[in-house]
Amino acid sequence: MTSSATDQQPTADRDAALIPVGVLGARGRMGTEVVKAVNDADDLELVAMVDDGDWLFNVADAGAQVVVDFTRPDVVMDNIRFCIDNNIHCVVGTTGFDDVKLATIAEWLEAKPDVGVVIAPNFGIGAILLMRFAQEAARFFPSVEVVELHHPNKVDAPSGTAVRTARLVAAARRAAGLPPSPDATADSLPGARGADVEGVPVHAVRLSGLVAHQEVLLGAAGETLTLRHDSFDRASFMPGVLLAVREIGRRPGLTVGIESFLGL
Ligand SMILES: NC(=O)C1=CN([C@@H]2O[C@H](COP(=O)(O)OP(=O)(O)OC[C@H]3O[C@@H](n4cnc5c(N)ncnc54)[C@H](O)[C@@H]3O)[C@@H](O)[C@H]2O)C=CC1
Ligand SMILES: O=C(O)C1=N[C@H](C(=O)O)C[C@H](O)C1
Repeated sequence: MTSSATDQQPTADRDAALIPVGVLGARGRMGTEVVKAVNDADDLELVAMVDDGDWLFNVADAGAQVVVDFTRPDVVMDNIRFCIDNNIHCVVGTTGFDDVKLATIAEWLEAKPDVGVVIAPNFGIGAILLMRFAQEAARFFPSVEVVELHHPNKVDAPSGTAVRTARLVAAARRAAGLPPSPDATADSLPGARGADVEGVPVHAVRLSGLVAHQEVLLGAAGETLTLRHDSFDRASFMPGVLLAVREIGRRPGLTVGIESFLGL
């Protein structure tokens, strides 16, 4: 693979109105799909494809205005730092962000007030709506649990989406003054009750055949509500990714999630 798409595409042929885009993690499951989506978009131009072992400088040398990052939680902060330093907007799908990392990025951006960074745990429109619906429903149900189900090659657990969903639900419960979900478990094998994210149990399934799926289970006396979203194909993330690529130049600073880009 060449690390710069401009190697194959003479500069003279490029239209100045196109947004030049670089993809980090270009050989990965998501990166491959993003490369296709950018190539298929009339208003975008793929100028750099970077994967592990390639020079990150390629995205700057190729003139990328926006970088899309689907790499790994352990390398994404270095990538974002590089892009901010080089005045390149970032659309980040890579997971693993906590409040400390987000605060660090916001601090870096103070020196570059024109640069935009969006960190989105999930670009799927259905997944974003599921998070919103779960947040809305949370205050009406004493019990809530999150179950995420993914392909077995996923490196992190629980998923970034599940962690964000649990945090949003927990915040809604706190705002409504709800006590912790009832749970009389006195004896369990380690892990049986899932991870505790701000009081919300989060369970992670890894299963061949799956792509990315999530359920939020809500319970009250005599009834349950199950909210479920399924990404059967990584194409499901592309409308959200492309929207973010087109918007980020107009959104300086740090944005978490693409909800505001969707008018939510
Ligand atoms: N926000 C969203 O909607 C979605 C987020 N994700 C997240 O995106 C990330 C990537 O997921 P996948 O594509 O499934 O993983 P993957 O393992 O298939 O791809 C990651 C790619 O990044 C490359 N890479 C590693 N270090 C690099 C570096 N320093 N510079 C450039 N490239 C580097 C790897 O060689 C690999 O090709 C994960 O954190 C995953 O959770 C995945 C799907 C949707
Ligand atoms: O690794 C994945 O596949 C996915 N990662 C994201 C996450 O951790 O939430 C988004 C989606 O669930 C797919």
